[in-house]
Amino acid sequence: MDLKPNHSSPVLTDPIPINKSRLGIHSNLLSYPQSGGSLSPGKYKMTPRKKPAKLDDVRSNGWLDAMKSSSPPRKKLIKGFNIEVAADDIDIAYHSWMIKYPSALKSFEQISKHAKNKKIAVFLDYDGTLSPIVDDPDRAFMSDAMRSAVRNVAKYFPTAIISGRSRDKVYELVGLTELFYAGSHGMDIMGPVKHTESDDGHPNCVRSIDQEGKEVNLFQPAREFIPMIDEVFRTLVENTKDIKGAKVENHKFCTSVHYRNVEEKNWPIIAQCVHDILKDYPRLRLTHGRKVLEVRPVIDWNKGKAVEFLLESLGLSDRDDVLPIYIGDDKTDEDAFKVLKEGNMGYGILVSSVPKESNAIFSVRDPSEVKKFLKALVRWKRLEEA
Ligand SMILES: O=P(O)(O)OC[C@H]1O[C@H](O[C@H]2O[C@H](CO)[C@@H](O)[C@H](O)[C@H]2O)[C@H](O)[C@@H](O)[C@@H]1O
Repeated sequence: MDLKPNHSSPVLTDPIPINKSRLGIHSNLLSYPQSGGSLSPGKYKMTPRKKPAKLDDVRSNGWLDAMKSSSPPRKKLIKGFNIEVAADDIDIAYHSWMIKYPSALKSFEQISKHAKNKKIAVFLDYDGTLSPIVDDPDRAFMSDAMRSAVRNVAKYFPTAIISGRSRDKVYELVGLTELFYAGSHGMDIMGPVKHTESDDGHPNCVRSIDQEGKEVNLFQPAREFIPMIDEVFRTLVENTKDIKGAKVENHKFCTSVHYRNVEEKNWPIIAQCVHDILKDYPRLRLTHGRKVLEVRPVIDWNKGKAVEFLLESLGLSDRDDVLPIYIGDDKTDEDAFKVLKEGNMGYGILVSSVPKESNAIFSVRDPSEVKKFLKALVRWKRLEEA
């Protein structure tokens, strides 16, 4: 086996090993033009475009509607004398929604019955799942109680965090060495070393060493995009610098533009900045998160593929005795819910305090219910083993 770090071209051009092909890592999906030359600024742009932006673009293509509906409304927004009626309506809607997405806490007995004699693997999103949503992304800390719940879960079940943030950042926030981490929506996975032939020579998979000095596999299917994302990050920082409240984050394989703290009248400007980038960089695409626009490579890779990849690395794929559980709150978590649902292999649990269509099977209201669920899992396992 010869997995070389700093492989000259991480773009897959050779025939794909069968199992990788099944995971969807096809060369044509990673057909980013091979450079060979130096990575000078602006190198990845298709055509230089002149500002100012045309706001009509984003008004007509539904971006603004998606931006408005991207995070749950809060009850405090309900104004005037109708407040109680409206709040009641929300509760009624929530309770009827829960018929379709029952509480994972109330359904715990059903879940644990199904888990009997099975190996559970736990996958967790970070923001909105382990930490509450806050205005400043740099202050989205998880509580010590949540950290200890996650640590205990990881003692009993293989556990991974799959976040939209960069892997380094999410590791810094969680601070537990007992877990596997996947950053940038699964485009940066530090997973277990699997000593099988299938790892051989995969250009996006390199051996690395984790914080503990343990040998790990680093899988980065969008490696080739790092300089492009960096360039786009710098452009977005520059183009949004005069928009009060805007914040741009570089997650190495994707970049996020936050508008949570931007006045709504300026959202079209934010949207247009991102829209212009996508016109200039046709190999990048947009996904919506909670009051955030995310620009990422056009590759067939997402949190769902990351779950499949990790299950395979853990030796837990294609087995009837494995029950993966994925907990997440965001649109990008839907890819993972879908993989579990379509593969009929485990449970997606949506974290939401408002009704939402989802591919999840169960729901919990907020991170405090996530914590209760994790603790219940550990209690159940301890009793099983007693
Ligand atoms: O996949 P995740 O771990 O859920 O990460 C998704 C995004 O989370 C962060 O943004 C979100 O949380 C912030 C802190 O609560 C909040 O201020 C922001 O409005 C949310 O969108 C993170 O900053 C993003 O980069 C992640 O992509």
